[in-house]
Amino acid sequence: MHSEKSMLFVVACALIDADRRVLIAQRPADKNMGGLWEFPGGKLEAGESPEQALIRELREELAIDTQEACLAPLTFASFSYENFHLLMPLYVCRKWQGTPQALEHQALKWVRPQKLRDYAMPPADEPLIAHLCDLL
Ligand SMILES: Nc1nc2c([nH]c(=O)n2[C@H]2C[C@H](O)[C@@H](COP(=O)(O)OP(=O)(O)OP(=O)(O)O)O2)c(=O)[nH]1
Repeated sequence: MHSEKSMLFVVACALIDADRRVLIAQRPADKNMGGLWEFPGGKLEAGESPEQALIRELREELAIDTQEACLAPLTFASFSYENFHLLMPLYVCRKWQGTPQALEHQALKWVRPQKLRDYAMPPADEPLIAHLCDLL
């Protein structure tokens, strides 16, 4: 059946540390899906490429700097929420400058990929976990 749902394009990133752990960030309580753990990232601003948007979001949300060459595409999420359809490429990044800080999230956590299922994540993210387990 034809749907009038709008498409929302969001870029996200799995930061991976030297111990092969992945950084997840807890969404603010007052937002849509508040309290759930997500991969850092967000919506594109006008004129941005996905990679530029991700570099900006990582700076705004985590106070870290990275470069386009350090962002590798891994997979993507395609998921129909009630009010929009989310299309979200997931990049991995292993090299950045600075130490991640929770500037916009409630909390940050470094988690082994096999433990990601212990954290409540948005439903769109669930299929991404297996890709990270395979990679790491
Ligand atoms: N960053 C991120 N967003 C995700 C993930 N999974 C998932 O369903 N989303 C959804 C939640 C939001 O609806 C949207 C991301 O939008 P956003 O973070 O830029 O915006 P937001 O909802 O926090 O609100 P706002 O900035 O419009 O105030 O994508 C994920 O792993 N990371």
